Amino acid sequence: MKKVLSIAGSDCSGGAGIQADLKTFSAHGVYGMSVIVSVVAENTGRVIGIQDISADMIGKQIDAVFEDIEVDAVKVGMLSTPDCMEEAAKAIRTMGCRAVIVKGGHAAGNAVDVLFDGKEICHFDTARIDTKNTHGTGCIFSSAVASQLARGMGIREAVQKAKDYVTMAIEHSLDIGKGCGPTHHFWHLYQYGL
Ligand SMILES: Nc1ncnc2c1ncn2[C@@H]1O[C@H](COP(=O)(O)OP(=O)(O)OP(=O)(O)O)[C@@H](O)[C@H]1O
Ligand SMILES: Cc1ncc(CO)c(N)n1
Repeated sequence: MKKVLSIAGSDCSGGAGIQADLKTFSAHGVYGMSVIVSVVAENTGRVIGIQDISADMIGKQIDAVFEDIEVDAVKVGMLSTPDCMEEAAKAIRTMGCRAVIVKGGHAAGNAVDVLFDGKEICHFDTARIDTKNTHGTGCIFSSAVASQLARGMGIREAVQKAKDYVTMAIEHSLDIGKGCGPTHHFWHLYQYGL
């Protein structure tokens, strides 16, 4: 089984952050792991507080994973301190950034995402789903891309499949909480069984 790590914040309400990433990994049949960089007290309506985990402890979590397990893909989510952001920016540059996706979930009109793979621009265009329940869509989309890359897919196919997955999850989103509710990671599984 491919192994995918999320380095991100914890969303106690379960719709975004580490919780959304692990659900997305599970839905893609990859083995999910998590390094928690901050604990966020949040729900579908508001963020109440953020407590950052120390850089030392973040480093220890990363070492614990990498000294033991071969990691096939890493997804980086919310980084709440400038230090963390700087470290991530440096690491991403050193690794050589080969492709960039710009997401259009908050724009007007269709939900259009744009991929540049270093050679060509590619648009991923779906009708906008009329719902307020889009909590965590960014986390889900990026975790789905990471899962598909870990499974050996090329970047374009990985993004297309991730787009299909997040669109499905939004289509069947859950009316949980009083604000912007979460999406349905496992609709296919619950519909059609194992
Ligand atoms: N209402 C919608 N209908 C269809 N697709 C959507 C909708 N909202 C977001 N998406 C899609 O969800 C994915 C995530 O994009 P989005 O722009 O929401 O990311 P984000 O801003 O990082 O998310 P977040 O708000 O969780 O931080 C993209 O593929 C986007 O096109
Ligand atoms: C922990 C966390 N990460 C990311 C997001 C963005 O959806 C969120 N709301 N919470």
